[in-house]
Amino acid sequence: MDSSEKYSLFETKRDRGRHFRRLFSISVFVAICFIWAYRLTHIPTNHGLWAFLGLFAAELWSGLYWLLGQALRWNRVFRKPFHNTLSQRYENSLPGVDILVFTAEPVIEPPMMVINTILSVMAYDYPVEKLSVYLSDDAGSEITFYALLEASTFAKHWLPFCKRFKVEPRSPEAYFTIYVSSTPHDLNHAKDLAAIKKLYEDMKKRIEDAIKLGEIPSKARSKHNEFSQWDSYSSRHDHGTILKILLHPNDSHSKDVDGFVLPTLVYMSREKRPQYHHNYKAGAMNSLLRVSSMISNAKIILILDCDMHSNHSRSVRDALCFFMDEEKGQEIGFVQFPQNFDNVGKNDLYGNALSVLMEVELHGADGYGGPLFIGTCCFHKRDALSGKKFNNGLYKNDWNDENELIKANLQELEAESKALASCNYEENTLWGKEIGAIYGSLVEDVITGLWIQFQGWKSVYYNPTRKAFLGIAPTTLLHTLVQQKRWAEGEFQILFSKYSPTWYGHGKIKLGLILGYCHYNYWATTCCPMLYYSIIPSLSLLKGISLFPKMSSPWSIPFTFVILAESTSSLVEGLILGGTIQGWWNGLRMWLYIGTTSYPFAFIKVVLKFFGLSDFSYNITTKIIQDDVSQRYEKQVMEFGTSSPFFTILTTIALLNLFCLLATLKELPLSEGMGFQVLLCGILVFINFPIYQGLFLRKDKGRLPSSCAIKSIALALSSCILFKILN
Ligand SMILES: O=c1ccn([C@@H]2O[C@H](COP(=O)(O)OP(=O)(O)O[C@H]3O[C@H](CO)[C@@H](O)[C@H](O)[C@H]3O)[C@@H](O)[C@H]2O)c(=O)[nH]1
Ligand SMILES: [Mn+2]
Repeated sequence: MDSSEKYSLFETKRDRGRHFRRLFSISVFVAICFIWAYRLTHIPTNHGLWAFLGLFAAELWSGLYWLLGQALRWNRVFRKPFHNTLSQRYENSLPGVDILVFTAEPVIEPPMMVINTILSVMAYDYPVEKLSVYLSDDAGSEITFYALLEASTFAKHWLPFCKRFKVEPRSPEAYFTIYVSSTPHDLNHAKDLAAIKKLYEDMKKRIEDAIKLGEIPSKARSKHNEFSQWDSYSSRHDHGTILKILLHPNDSHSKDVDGFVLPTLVYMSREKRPQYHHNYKAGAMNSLLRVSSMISNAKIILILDCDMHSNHSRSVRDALCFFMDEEKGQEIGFVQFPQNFDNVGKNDLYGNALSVLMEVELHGADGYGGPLFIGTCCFHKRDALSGKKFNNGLYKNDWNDENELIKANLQELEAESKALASCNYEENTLWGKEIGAIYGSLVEDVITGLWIQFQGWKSVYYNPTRKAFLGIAPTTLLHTLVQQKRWAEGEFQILFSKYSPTWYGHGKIKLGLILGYCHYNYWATTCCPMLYYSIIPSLSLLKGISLFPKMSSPWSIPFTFVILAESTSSLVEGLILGGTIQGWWNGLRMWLYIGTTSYPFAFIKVVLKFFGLSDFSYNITTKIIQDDVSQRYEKQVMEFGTSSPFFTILTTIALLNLFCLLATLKELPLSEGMGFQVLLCGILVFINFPIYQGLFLRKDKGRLPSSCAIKSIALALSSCILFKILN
C-alpha cells in the first residue's frame, strides 16, 4: 500500500504470479512460431497440398487469436474496497442510487423471479430514502405488474425482517431455500421466519393462480385503478406508456410495518408502436434512464437483469467506495461486478459459469483501464451513462442531490415521466448514438461500455469473495448455443460499426484493452479454424494424407508442447477456481460445440447483414424449463430433444470422426506420420460421446430426434465418400 492508498477508499493489487504467467505465455508463443515455421518449411509438393495450406491458415489465425487473448491475462489487477472507511467519512452524505431492472417476457421470465430480484435490491443495506427501484417491462404484462404490486405490499414486512435479523441473501426465495432445513436458534427469529414465510407463500400462490387463470383477481383490479392503463393496450408491440409509482416517500402509505419509509418503487412499460424500432434492452435502458431522472435522479445507477438477485446487501456500499474515492473516483465511469449463476452445477455441463471471463479476463481488462460493461450487475455514474465526457481537471464528483427539484405531487410526476418513455421522444436526438445505451448491436452492453471508455472514463472490476449477484444461466444445450450465437454476432458486428475498437479506440483506450476487446470481437471468426480442425485432418486419414510431423521428428515438439501447455494450464486454472476435472472436460466440449455451431451462424449472419441481406433479432434467453428437462439437467445429461441446424452440424461432425476413426483402426498399423491425426480424431470421438448416446443409446425425450440422426448419417457418410473419391 503506498501512502496515497492509506487515505483511499479502495486498494488495487497486481497479480502476484504475473512473472511466471508471462514467462509461460512467451514459451507457448515461441512454440506457436515453431509450428508456423514447420508449415512454411514443409509445404508438400503434391499429395495433400490444399489440406496442408488450409491447416496452415487455421494455425496462423488461431495463433494470432491466441495472442489477443493474452492481452487479457498479461496485467491482471484485483480490487478491494474499504466500506468501513466509506461509512466513517460519508454515512450522512451518501448519494442516491437508482436501480434499474429489466424484464421482457412474463412466460420465460416468470413474475415471481422478477419480484424476488426487486425485493432483494429494495432490501439493500442503504439509507432507504436514497434508494429507488425501477422495473422496465418490455412485455407490458398485467401479471408482472400485479406481481410487483404484491411485492410492494410484501416489502413492508420483508425489509424490516431483513434488517432485524441481518438476513443474507435478501431475495426471499433464495433465503427460504437456504433455510428450508435449518431453523434458526433464536426463538424470535424462528417465529418471525415462520410468519414471513407464510406471507410469502400466500403471495406466491395468489400470483401463480393469476398466471394459471390468465387474469388478475377482480378484488385487486377494483382496488387499484392503475389497471385501467391496460384498457387501450392491444399487444406488447402496440400500447401507450404504462407507468406507476408504487412506493414513494411523498406517499404516506409508503411505510413498512415498523413505520419507516420504503424505497421508491416504479413500474414502467415504455410506449411501443409497430412503426418504431424499440431497440431491445438498449431502448428500455434509455427510457428508464430518462424516467428515473425525473423521479429520483440519483447520481449512481445500478443496471440489473430481472434474473440477477442481489446476494449481498453491502454491494452498493462496496461500489461507492470506488466512485467516492477522493482521488481516483473522479474518472471512474462504471463499476462492474461479475455475473454469477446459482444454477450451473459443480461440473458445469454447458460451460455457463463463464469462469474464465469472470475470474481471469475481466481482471485482465481492468489492468488496462477497465473491464467491459457486461449488461448487468454494473453500477454506473449517471453522468457517464448519459454521454458526458470525462475531462481530467474539469470534471469533479458532486454528490449533492438535487432532489429539491422533484415534484411533490405524484400524479403530476407520473404524467411528466410518462412523456419521457414515448416512442417519438428520441427522434432527432443523440439518444442511442452518443447518449445512454448505444443502439444497433446485439451486445448493447459491450458497445455502450466501449463508448463510455471512449469518452475518457475508466471502469473498475470488483469481484468480491461473497458473490454480489446470482442469476440464472441457460439450462439446455440449445439455449446456450443460441445465447452464444447472439453474443458472437453482436461482438463481431462491432468491428464493422463506427464504434470499432480498432479504428475508433486508437489513442482513446490503451492498446492492451483494444486487443482485449478484439479477443471478443473476433470470437465468431474462430469458427473457421475450429471447423477445419475438426473435419479435414480426420477425412485426410481416409486417404493417408499426413498433415502433421511424425511423432519421432523434433518438429513434433512444438505441437506437443502447445497442446499440453494449453490443456494443462486450463485444467489447473479451472481447478484453482474451484472447478472439477469433469467440468474442465465439459468446458472443452462446449468450446468445440460453440465454435462449430454458434460461431459459424453468427459469422454468416454478420456477413449477410453487411451486404444488407439479413437483420438482427434478439432472442431472450429462457429462464425456466419443464420438469423432465430440469431432471436431466440435474443428472448432467445433455439435452437435445428437438431438431435444429445446430444439432445437425454437431452430429455430422461427431459421426464423420467416428467413421474416419473406425476406417483407420481397421487399417492399423498406420504409417508413422499419422500419429497426431489419429490422436486428434480419437479425442474428437471421445469428447462427442454424449452425441452418440443421444443418437443411439438414449430413450428419453431429450435424445436426438431420428430425423437428425438420418440427416447426419447421410451427410457424414457422403462427405467421407466424396472426399475419398474426389481427392
Ligand atoms: O427487448 C428486450 C430484450 C431483453 N430485455 C431484458 O434484457 C435482459 C437480458 O436479456 P437476456 O435474454 O437474459 O440476456 P442474456 O442472454 O442473459 O445476456 C447477457 O447479454 C446481454 C447482451 O447480449 C446483456 O444485455 C445481458 O445483461 C447479459 O446478461 C433481460 O432482463 C431481459 O428482460 C429487455 O428489457 N428488452
Ligand atoms: Mn440473462
